[in-house]
Amino acid sequence: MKYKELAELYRNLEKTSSKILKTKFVAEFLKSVEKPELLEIIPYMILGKVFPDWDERELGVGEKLLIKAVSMATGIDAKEIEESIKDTGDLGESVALALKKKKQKSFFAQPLTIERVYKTLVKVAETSGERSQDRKLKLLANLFMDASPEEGKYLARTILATMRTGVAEGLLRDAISEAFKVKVELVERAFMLTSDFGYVAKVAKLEGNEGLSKVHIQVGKPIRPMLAQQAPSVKDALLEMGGKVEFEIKYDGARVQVHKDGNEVVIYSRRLENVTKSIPEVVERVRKAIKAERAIIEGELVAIGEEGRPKPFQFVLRRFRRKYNIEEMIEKIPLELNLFDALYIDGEGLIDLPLKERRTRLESIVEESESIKLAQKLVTQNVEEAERFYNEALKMGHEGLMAKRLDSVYEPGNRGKKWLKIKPTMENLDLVIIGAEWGEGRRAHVFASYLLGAYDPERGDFVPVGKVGSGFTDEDLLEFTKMLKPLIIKEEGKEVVIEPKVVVEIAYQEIQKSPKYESGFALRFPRYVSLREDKSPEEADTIEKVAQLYELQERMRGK
Ligand SMILES: Nc1ncnc2c1ncn2[C@@H]1O[C@H](COP(=O)(O)OP(=O)(O)OP(=O)(O)O)[C@@H](O)[C@H]1O
Repeated sequence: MKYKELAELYRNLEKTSSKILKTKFVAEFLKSVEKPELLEIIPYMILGKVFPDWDERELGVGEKLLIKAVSMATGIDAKEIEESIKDTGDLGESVALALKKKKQKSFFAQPLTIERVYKTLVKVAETSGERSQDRKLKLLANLFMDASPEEGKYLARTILATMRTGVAEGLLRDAISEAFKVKVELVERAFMLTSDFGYVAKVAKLEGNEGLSKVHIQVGKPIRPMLAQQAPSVKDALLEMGGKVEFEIKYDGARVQVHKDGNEVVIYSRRLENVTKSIPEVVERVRKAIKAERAIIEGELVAIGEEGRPKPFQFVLRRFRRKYNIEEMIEKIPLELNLFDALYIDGEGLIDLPLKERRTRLESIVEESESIKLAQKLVTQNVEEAERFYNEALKMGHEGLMAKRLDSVYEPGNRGKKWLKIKPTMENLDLVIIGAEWGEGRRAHVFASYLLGAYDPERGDFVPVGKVGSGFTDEDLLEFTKMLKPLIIKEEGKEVVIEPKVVVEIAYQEIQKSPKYESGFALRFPRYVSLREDKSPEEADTIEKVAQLYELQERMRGK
């Protein structure tokens, strides 16, 4: 299939902001794909990616190398292309301009196909070792040599992961449903179970509703994690659930999903990114501790400080980010894994079993040690007993408790009331930076305040809920300015509109009802706490969550 057709789709998507139209364009395109194998990769290409996030492969191509490749393909000096980027403010546009001006015309140009683009990019990702940059350069230059200006523009954006077509997962889900006349709930379910839109699109095309309803979890494909809502207190959680409840310590770390297949162990983060290589000691221990041939289990990875006390979750994220000198980090930031769920064991999917049964199965395959433990639990319906457990958890330095219904099945991707979390403070919000304002005086060269948006899944958009300017060090402000500058969409006076990409954790004194923002809510005294690199913008807190927290705040006040 010609890459030109995909480029046309990108162009159409860029031209409209209407979600309905975008969905229609994507659906029509998916329908036009004849080869089912191609459908496995196209959904990701539409999202502007080469691989799903959970795939460990990365292109490893920066702006510099890309410009070099375009320079090689066009005969135009790299400096000239760099200058042009300063003018257009958009690398994609500049690549298109360069291709238009191309000095050497190649007489043997082969029209680009999607297959060729994909295969070449896979090769680029798999090129490593000596002189790998040179080899990547050649592979890319060959692609650009055969690309039309428009193709080059989108190719460049795909390679640098800067595609802005406004297609998010929800839209893709709807488009698959529309293209193959299958039920949207079944597409959603299959995606929650496998996180693989390529696979889901292929099943939808070949096997329709029936095939989709038979999709199962698979070792090697991460499942969307089940999530929790906050309860005001232990007592409220007991009242909400009725009867006996499983309370577990809420560890303050990073959630991981462990997939074991024989000797092979793959570990995914909360965002379902493959973090296996960054934590080799955990992989080794899991291999020994899990007494099942094949399994998918979940737990919280905690950084351990002095006297075995937990350290804040940012320490675990530092471990995930580290690519070199990992041995040193194993010493510096020791980790402990606290397991709390089993989703699959030796050929049997467990998500439709009640929690109680899943926990028993988990216990039957885990050999506990210093660094691999079962999450501490207490099953009770007694308020005092549960409160004692809660206070002990806090004293030990944990975040609070989780309360889980004993009869609850595992609902991938759902934030319902079957799991509740209880912690002493109103929880912070994870919001997306959607705008910023240049500072004054000493801070004139940095953004001094940031407009925050909550996610609206219906519209696939972000709705403002406040502006934050405190909690940042000078260093933070510099970092954020550097990070956000390439994401500027529009500049008006001192204010800029920012492409929603960066998620931050925000503390606040209270949530107020306010007409100031379209959301109807505004944060009072918001304060920056941390950068949530582990969350994608679609995983930021929703406008519904802000409303729920407002209710929760009012209920906590009523006590
Ligand atoms: N025993 C446990 N059972 C389930 N989750 C736990 C447990 N201990 C710690 N956690 C963590 O708490 C989170 C549950 O809260 P929630 O569903 O709101 O996730 P979240 O959106 O990542 O929020 P948070 O910022 O509170 O971690 C899990 O994602 C997991 O990382």
